[in-house]
Amino acid sequence: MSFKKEPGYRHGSPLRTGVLLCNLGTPEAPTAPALRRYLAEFLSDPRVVEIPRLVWMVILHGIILRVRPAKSAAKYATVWLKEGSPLKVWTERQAKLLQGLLGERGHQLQVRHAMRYGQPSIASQLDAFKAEGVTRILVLPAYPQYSGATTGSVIDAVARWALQTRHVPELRFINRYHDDPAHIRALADSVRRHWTTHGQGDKLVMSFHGMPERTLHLGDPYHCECLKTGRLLAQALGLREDQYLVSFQSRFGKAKWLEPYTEPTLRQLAATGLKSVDLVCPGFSADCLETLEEIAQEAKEAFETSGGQRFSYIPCLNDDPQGMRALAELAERHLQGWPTKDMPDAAGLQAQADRARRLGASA
Ligand SMILES: C=CC1=C(C)c2cc3[nH]c(cc4nc(cc5[nH]c(cc1n2)c(C)c5CCC(=O)O)C(CCC(=O)O)=C4C)c(C)c3C=C
Ligand SMILES: [Fe+2]
Ligand SMILES: [Fe+2]
Repeated sequence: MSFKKEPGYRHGSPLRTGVLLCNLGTPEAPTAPALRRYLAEFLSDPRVVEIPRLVWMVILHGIILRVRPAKSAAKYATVWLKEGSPLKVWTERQAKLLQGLLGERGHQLQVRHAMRYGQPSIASQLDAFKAEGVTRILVLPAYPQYSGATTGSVIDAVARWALQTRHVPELRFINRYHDDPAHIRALADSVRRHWTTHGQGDKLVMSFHGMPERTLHLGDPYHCECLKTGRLLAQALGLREDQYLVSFQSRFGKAKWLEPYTEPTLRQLAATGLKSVDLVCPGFSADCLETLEEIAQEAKEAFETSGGQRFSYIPCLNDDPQGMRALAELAERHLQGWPTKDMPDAAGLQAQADRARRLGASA
């Protein structure tokens, strides 16, 4: 086993703290080659597709990576922004805002963002932290609900990096915030604001990304955490049981995924006479292909061509100030015990380092 080259150890180096905001990752461009690279990395993760490796590699490389990249690229092209993929744009912005909010609260630390698939990779950002002398890292996966495929996979990437690192920083992980009261309040207020501007529909559909149903039976808490977020959000909004429902989108492949599926549910609601729905995606911390294309375009069309009259998509929290404050408070709670406040300034640190060097030399 060989380790990465380590910056030389220096006595009295200050103990710096970093926060790593991680999201899924997104292609570099809305083109078939960029999608092929992205999907090859994403779909090769055994946390994401849990079928025997050899069989899956044949299907992935023989069929999926030949067909899906072009189709997905066309979908990305419909939501692409001047600055790039929406997921990238929002994640970068969230990291900057988090840096500012934690700074305002007196924390002296560095916030970076990373993508589990694509760039900037988790390993490259952890390397950057080390180069800056960071010795304590709080990892914040931007997934409110834990699932092995998402949060678990971020932990894998950090662990893989740690395996190659001689001097491993102190590490902490935020595994979930699906029932965090400030997060639920931020979601509820964003829904209320939407209703004030656009009017309230007959039903609120809360659509979460799906997972293969078998992962629920194998012990993944994701399904339960989605239902809890849904229940808490409905309570915060004062909704009766018949005024909301939780559904699951983005099914991939032929296996049974968590039900009810979002699009067939919307068609059924429309067919049985429901005229207007609002749809929110509380499992996504930022708008992305799955919300902007699959929901705000495709699901809307499905509802409206099945007899529905009004489909209103409620954006994700993105850079919502209340949502960002909830994230900053969450990070702050998990930073407890790490001295990020009242740290000595540069001159003080130099004096500390000089003292430690003198002591080291006389020892
Ligand atoms: C193949 C199985 C997949 C599992 C399991 C899965 C779980 C999962 N994904 C998210 C969040 C996102 N997924 C996104 C895109 C996306 N997801 C899959 C497949 C699985 N996801 C694919 C193939 C894609 C790519 C797009 C496509 O070709 O359809 C995104 C959007 C990324 C973007 O660039 O905008 C997000 C976010 C969660 C939360 C989750 C399990 C809980
Ligand atoms: Fe996904
Ligand atoms: Fe999708």
